[in-house]
Amino acid sequence: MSDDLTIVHASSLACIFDHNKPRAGKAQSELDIIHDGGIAIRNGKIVAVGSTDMILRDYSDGGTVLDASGKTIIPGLVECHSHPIFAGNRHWEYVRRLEGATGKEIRAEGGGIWSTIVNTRKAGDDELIYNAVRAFELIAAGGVTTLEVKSGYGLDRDGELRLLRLLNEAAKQTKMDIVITFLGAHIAPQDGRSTDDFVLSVKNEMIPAVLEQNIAVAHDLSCENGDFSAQQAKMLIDYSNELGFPVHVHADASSDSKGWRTAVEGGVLSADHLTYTPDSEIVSVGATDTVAVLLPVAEQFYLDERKANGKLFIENNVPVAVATDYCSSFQATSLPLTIAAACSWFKFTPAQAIVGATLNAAYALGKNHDRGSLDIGKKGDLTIFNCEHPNQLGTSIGAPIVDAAISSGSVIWENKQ
Ligand SMILES: N=CN[C@@H](CCC(=O)O)C(=O)O
Repeated sequence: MSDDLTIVHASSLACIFDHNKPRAGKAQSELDIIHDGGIAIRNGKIVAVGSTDMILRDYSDGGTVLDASGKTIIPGLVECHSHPIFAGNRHWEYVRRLEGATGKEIRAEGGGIWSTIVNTRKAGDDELIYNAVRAFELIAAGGVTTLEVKSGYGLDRDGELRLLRLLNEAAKQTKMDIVITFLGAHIAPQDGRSTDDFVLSVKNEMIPAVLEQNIAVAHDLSCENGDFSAQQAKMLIDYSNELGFPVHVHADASSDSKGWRTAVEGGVLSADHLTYTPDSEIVSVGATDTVAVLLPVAEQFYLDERKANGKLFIENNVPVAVATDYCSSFQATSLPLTIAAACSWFKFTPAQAIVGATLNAAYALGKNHDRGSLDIGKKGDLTIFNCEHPNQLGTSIGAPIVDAAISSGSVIWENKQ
């Protein structure tokens, strides 16, 4: 397969040019669309973007030439929040929640994240790798070119190191770029260990081992009432910052836990969920480069009483990303569907949601230097859709409109229908 590729006659080429900052405020609504656009990729990198006439004039030398008439091209989709390595299935919990059961009642009935941890510990390596690779295949079918994956269902030193090792193995079985995150302080242990002892073990045992083995590129933790307090989260963030280990925070997912403020004050890459972050906190924390990663499908699935105030984050010049949150509770694999859901759920424009699944998601992963936009010099990562305008990503709800995903100029997934 060639990594020299020339594409012409794209009905819409949404470039989302990078300006060395994640897109926030009004800028999140701009896609820098070129109609009848073309793009040239040489040696896996973007060398030219512009009108079809210009591309045909200057780049008709060699490589594959693709006619994208009737299609929309955007930067390769970046899925920035997923938990794909676990065993067991908790579909019955959804039924119980629909019947009105609370999280506490479901945990008393043997469910909740702890039950996934128990099942994951019991599962063999092959089963866990198989489950992760199967998730990768389904997520790739949504046109994703970069996928972030978290550990987090081990909840002790050996369990977490094992899941990270297996994620590294699984990553060899997909053409997507896999970005591996160590999720240590995921939930409070339910086996008698105190959260203080557990946080110390994340700090003193797990982080040093993860770094020594070089098996993850970032560190994630939960700042959530009932799991880890803002003080405990701050201690882990500060320690990671000292070591130069980039941080993500699961914040305010089920209650106002001061997670958004703690994440922003810690200067982390992203704070994720933010369902219960109060409006007053969004306004008083104000503009930041920490990306707010919102999970519209998760909020719908959890039947939350609230939703993240996505528009208020944008109005306050916070860069917003959107992601599926594929996890043990529910297996949302489609980032295009998540884009459409972000429009109806948060009242985002398609442009705001698309920036959230490309450039801002790349910033959320600290990967903006080489992906997330169609700037010259970045990787030739593109997602091509069978529709003429990017607005149709908001209206083609659940439709299989992904035509192809291209990574460094090579097709890594295509719709064979
Ligand atoms: N604390 C949050 N945890 C994850 C996974 C949830 C699950 O496995 O049920 C999340 O939704 O981001």
